[in-house]
Amino acid sequence: MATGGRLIAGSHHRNEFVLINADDISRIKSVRELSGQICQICGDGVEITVDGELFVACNECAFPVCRPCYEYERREGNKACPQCKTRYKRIKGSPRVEGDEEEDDIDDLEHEFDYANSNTWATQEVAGEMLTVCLDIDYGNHDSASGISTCSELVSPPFSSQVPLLSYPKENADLHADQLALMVPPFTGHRNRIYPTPYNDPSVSLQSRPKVPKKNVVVYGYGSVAWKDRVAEWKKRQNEKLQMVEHQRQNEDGDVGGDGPDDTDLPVMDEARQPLSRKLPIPSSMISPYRLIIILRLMILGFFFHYRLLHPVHDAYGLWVTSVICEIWFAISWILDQFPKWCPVRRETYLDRLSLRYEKEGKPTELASIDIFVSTVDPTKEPPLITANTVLSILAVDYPVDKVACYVSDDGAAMLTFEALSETSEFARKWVPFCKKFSIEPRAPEWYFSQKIDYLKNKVHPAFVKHRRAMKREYEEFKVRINSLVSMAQKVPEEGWTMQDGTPWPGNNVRNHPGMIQVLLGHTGVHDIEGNELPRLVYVSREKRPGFEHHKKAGAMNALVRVSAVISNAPYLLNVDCDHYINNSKALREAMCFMMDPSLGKRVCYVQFPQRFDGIDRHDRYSNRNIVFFDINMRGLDGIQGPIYVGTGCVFRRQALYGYDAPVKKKPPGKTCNCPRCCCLCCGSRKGKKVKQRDQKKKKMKHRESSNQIYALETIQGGIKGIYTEQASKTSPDELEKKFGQSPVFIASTLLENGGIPDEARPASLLNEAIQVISCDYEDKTDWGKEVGWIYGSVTEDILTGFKMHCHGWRSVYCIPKRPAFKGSAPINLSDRLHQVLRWALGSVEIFFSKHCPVWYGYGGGLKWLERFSYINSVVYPWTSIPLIIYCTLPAICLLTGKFIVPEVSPNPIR
Ligand SMILES: O=c1ccn([C@@H]2O[C@H](COP(=O)(O)OP(=O)(O)O[C@H]3O[C@H](CO)[C@@H](O)[C@H](O)[C@H]3O)[C@@H](O)[C@H]2O)c(=O)[nH]1
Ligand SMILES: [Mn+2]
Ligand SMILES: [Zn+2]
Ligand SMILES: [Zn+2]
Repeated sequence: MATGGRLIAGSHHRNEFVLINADDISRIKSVRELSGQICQICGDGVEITVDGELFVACNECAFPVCRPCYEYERREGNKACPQCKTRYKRIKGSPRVEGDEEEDDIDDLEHEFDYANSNTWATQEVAGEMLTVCLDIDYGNHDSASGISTCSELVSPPFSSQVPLLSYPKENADLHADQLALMVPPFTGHRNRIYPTPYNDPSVSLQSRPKVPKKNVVVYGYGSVAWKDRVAEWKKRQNEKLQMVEHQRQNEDGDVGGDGPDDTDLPVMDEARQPLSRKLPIPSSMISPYRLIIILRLMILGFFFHYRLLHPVHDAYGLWVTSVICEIWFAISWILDQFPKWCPVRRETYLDRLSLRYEKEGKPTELASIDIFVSTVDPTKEPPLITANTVLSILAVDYPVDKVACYVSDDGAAMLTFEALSETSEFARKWVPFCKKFSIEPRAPEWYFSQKIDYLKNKVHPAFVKHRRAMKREYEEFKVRINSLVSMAQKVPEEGWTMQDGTPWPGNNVRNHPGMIQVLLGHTGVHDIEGNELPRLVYVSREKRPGFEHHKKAGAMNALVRVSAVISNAPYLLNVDCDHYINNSKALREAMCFMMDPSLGKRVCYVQFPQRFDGIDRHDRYSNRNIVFFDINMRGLDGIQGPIYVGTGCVFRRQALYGYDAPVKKKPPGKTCNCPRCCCLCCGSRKGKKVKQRDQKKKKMKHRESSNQIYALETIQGGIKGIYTEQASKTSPDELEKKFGQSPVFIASTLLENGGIPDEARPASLLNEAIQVISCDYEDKTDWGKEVGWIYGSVTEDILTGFKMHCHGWRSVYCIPKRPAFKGSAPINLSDRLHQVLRWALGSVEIFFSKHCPVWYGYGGGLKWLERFSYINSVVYPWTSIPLIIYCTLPAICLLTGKFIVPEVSPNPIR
């Protein structure tokens, strides 16, 4: 083996490889002479060059940086001096990087090669053959949906005529970090690879390095008194600023308050009893002019129609009728769009109070458990590396590990997804402790490493710098493994995939395969490299059989709801698309500030976070950001009954997904609704009556069902102890079975309001039950998809699902943390975007024609009428295209016929 099983990284300079292994670095150190000056990035000593001079990375300010740090920064970091931000120039003896100017004075052996291609390549020995894999994520197959490219190209080196024999996936067990040699070989193109370079002894290569020419360096930077003073001054200013901000915040809290006593003076115990979130009304100076304009427009609209309707055009009656109908439609859709924006709200969360209340020192945490769902289908369209990043960001989330379980639904039953996930679970053992130790953000490695760090600004600790670099290397190796899995999966063998133990992969037929569940992490004795527990990670692929409708994402989600109920049964669920990673590690805590609030939490069915995207061009040419929707409409809805569910980045209350009504509100005396300052525009004047009717109905139901209640729970297998939900316990076992299907374990789990699994349950039997609940006929003749779980009947299942909950009287909450909670990839090419928009529009049309159409459905329930407006708007908007087309053709018709849609002013009015 040419590389001796050691990691080497370096440039295309054939004989200049820089060692990056920890023990190799220490070996270099023993060779190098140190100057006594300390590198301000990593804390190591700065070396003396061969000429006996101090190594100086920046000729402008001489900020002390050692050679490894300098080379790393030039290669993968900021490429500039951390202090004066001057772009690092190439110093003789250091490898060339992309963007270097051609310098005449440096004679290079490699000048004949083309340096334009600076992709990082990894070579590894697999089954006695050398393999080279591109490491760069931005090369190779460009994935249009996510905007992220993954390189899956496997290049066979020219020195071997045969392509390495890889019987996938057996060999992937051999892909180990310590066998990888990372290097940037000289390339003239992607495939024309130059013979790999033999491993160089570091001491030899260091000694044979060309001498650095003497340069006149003025050392006035670090070490001089002036610099020290500057740092001291800067620190003082920072501290002052911090104090001022703190002070201001406290003052503001006191002033705006109104929701309780001034909390700054209260002792800690009382702080814990304060509300966990606060609603901030938009100041009336901002909202009043806006409302005024709405009213003004409404009046103008009134006058306009008054004129239009009373002045028909007699000689072009058809034209007039058509145009007036179109105009009426536009007016209606404007009203549907405007009025739900009437009273927008903002919200503020108090994570410290949440922690004070539920994470008391010396006691086990009382934060509630959350099951997190990730859905994925086709690994060719949704690259496994993206899914892996999402999963990693979930596993590393800032929440007690035993309270988090991650379920990945693979609707494509792809062995690639499975293999990538097990690779991910292995990498998570290193990644998770790193994230938690250094509190980094975001915790998806791809995006974390793509951001540059400023060594001076955030007072980066030298130990961190080293860990970060080592981690980055680990991640690159992980990427190599994932990318080679991807490339090996390109060509399906004739007999289908085979697993490591020789048995065929059960999912070889995507449309006809059994259910699969594999627990990859958690409660199995697998700990991270520091010995800490990891969250649970479960791979799930539901059963698919021909003749059974699978209901796309909604079906996948419902399968996960059941599996998770059997395995961990957390009272809260979070669902994300596979390309939506957690960008703010505190996102779960943000949601808990609403869900676990003792006073208002009980009525919240979900907390929706806005969808934010990476990699959208500055002008957002395909309108991926949807700013009006996410920053105006949704805030407006939050002031009524809550935002609509958008399909991802949403934390649910499990009970709300089971199709129950919201708990009945305790009303303040003398009021018909619970709005803080009720203008009763949001609740409707007839609401009081409705609520009374509903309550009466409920009372009747209660009476009828009370007799069933007695034996309801006794018959349920196992007889689970716990707190039973009020409504579930009113239902007879037969009804429960009709509603939820025939799994006794699942039904029993639905009765536990606070979730959890009975102690006596054995994991093996639970897994057995879990397989039952993902079988394709489980939902037959049940309420799944009709009343329970994600609702079927539309490709935009999200609108329906949220709508049903609002009809049951629940409220949802819109949460916009300062640091975006989730980030995803949006389609960044026109055809993908058009397909998406078309799909959404068709989904709305499907809902329009279904029984769940918000125009007719759910009267007498808990849906507020302005909320209904918004739902109506979201299902009728595609129809606007018809009057729009007609209205646009009118001018042409007028031109051709010489008639007009308004009566002509009499040519001779005065006689
Ligand atoms: O049979 C299927 C089809 C899709 N999905 C998953 O559903 C999600 C969304 O599908 P995608 O094709 O990416 O649709 P988009 O239009 O990009 O998604 C937006 O619109 C969807 C429909 O409104 C919502 O469900 C999504 O959350 C929202 O991000 C992805 O995670 C898929 O893996 C499945 O699990 N099974
Ligand atoms: Mn998507
Ligand atoms: Zn250094
Ligand atoms: Zn500098």
